Amino acid sequence: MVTRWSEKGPGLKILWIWTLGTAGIMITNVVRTRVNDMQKILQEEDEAAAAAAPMASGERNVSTYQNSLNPAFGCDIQKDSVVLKSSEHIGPAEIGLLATVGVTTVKIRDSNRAMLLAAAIQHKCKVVDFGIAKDTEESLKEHMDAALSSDADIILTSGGVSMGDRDLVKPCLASMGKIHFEKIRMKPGKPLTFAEIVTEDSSKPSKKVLAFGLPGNPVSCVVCFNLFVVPAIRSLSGWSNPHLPRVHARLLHPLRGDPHRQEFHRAVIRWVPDDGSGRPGYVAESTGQQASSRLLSMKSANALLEVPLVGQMLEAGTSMQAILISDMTSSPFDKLPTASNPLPSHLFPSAKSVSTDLSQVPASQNTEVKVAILTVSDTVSLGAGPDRSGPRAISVVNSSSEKLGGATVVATAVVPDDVEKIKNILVKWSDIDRVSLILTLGGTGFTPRDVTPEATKSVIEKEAPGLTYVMLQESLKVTPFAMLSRATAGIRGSTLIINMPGNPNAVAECMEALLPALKHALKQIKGDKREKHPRHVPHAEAAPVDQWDRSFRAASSGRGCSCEP
Ligand SMILES: Nc1nc2c(c(=O)[nH]1)N[C@H]1C(S)=C(S)[C@@H](COP(=O)(O)OP(=O)(O)OC[C@H]3O[C@@H](n4cnc5c(N)ncnc54)[C@H](O)[C@@H]3O)O[C@H]1N2
Ligand code: MOO
Repeated sequence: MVTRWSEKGPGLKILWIWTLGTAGIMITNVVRTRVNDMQKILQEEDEAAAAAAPMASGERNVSTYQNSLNPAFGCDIQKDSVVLKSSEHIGPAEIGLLATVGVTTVKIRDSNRAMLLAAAIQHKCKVVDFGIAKDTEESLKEHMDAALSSDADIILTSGGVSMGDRDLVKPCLASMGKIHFEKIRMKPGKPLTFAEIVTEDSSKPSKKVLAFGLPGNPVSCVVCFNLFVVPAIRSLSGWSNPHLPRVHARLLHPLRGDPHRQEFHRAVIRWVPDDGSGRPGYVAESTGQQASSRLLSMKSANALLEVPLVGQMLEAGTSMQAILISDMTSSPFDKLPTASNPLPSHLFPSAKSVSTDLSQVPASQNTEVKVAILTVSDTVSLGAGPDRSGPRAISVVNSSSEKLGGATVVATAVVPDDVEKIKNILVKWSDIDRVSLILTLGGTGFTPRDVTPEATKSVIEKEAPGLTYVMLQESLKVTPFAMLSRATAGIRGSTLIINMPGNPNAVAECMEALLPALKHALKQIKGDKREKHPRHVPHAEAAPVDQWDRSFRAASSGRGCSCEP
């Protein structure tokens, strides 16, 4: 028996016992036990299904399943051929195959132990590992008693809760305490058992211990740990809301719903600028084959999709609840799509511009220079004040349309001073809607909430400091406070993004400064190599007339101050 203490800070103490047999296991027993289990489960499900609806042709039934357990092995195995490689998954068919070629014992890897230890430690528990119990009443009782006397708050067991004749955890828990539930209509994790045991040690005050009989199938085990044990740990630790957070996510592909049991489908969800509805949101992708023994389905999964109870295909784009089982720090925007590696367009078939005020947007979107205007303001987004800057920007663009090369405002939106929300819409407008010019209004100052330049800098690929320089130069003529704007400008893909101060007058003042070069700038971004400045004078023909040049020559000739003419 191994006993190990976690050194991680104070926390709940979790005891864990591994109960499903010993490391070396007789294949014949495993087969018999598993077959019995499966037949019972399948029979129950089919009876339930038959009661609910007549069975459609082609659906699984008990007799066809039994037949499949008696295949005619042998005719296709050549001498010396490899029937299984060491890394291959062993299911009932593989066990049958091994038995056919005379292999009756294999080493079963104990993946659940490491997994549960890591998971409990991650949730700040002190963990005592009670090792492996045999599939006997005595061994199980001995381990349980040891666990109970060690002052634990929660006892976790893994395995031995199915319906095989050697699955003894349920009777053991029943003999020691009160079982609250011993089967759940969920997939995976059906055999999960939960009991409360009150300790009866005369030397100590009695105490209530929560005991979870987790399924032995690795995926079921870890799914049940997340859904049931984590909230219990949090609740005992005093969290006011111990539940795992849920978000809505849209499927990126079709998925079949189970008609009888609530499926918790392992998936990777991530935040995208357009989830298919034209708005930013989470999209979900299955981790693949969901067999409860296939730990690979858990690998990299950050969410469990609560698949609706329907016995039919759910279309791509269906929205459902996703329970977050790991933090999302690596998903939403760490790997922002870039212009050279944009989000796949097939995932966003109905990408539409988010527009809050289309009344002023001209009907024709077929324009040479598409402009989008983003008002960044907590006040306006909360509805606590009217947006005066956005409409001003629309009229400025419309009145300068020709000078901008035929500009039309195709989208407008209002977001609060929130980096993620600003980034989302900038990425969507650049990568999906491919607008030529985005003007952001507001959030460029010095207050803690002003983050527009930070959001912009994180999405642009090239900076355009000249534009902010001339905007500042021009704005300083209007107000000395212009120096308080930290506005930035830059290029993402073929989109030019320019921050402007929030003051409703600022957009006109700044546009005034930019107009002489903006049309030209937008053409250059589109990639016309010949599109140099029309009055560009090649350097070789230009007279060296600038101040810096004169100063440099004066300085190098060693005559007095370089600033003197
Ligand atoms: N060309 C100009 N440049 C600058 C001006 C200016 O008036 N003209 N103002 C300077 C000032 S002052 C500051 S401070 C900085 C930075 O400004 P921000 O980008 O941080 O602007 P905000 O704080 O978001 O807004 C400033 C002010 O404007 C009103 N406002 C903002 N948004 C809206 C809106 N959508 N509708 C109505 N009114 C809005 C609000 O009263 C804010 O207090 O920029 C200098 N540069
Ligand atoms: O905060 Mo400015 O300095 O809007 O007046």
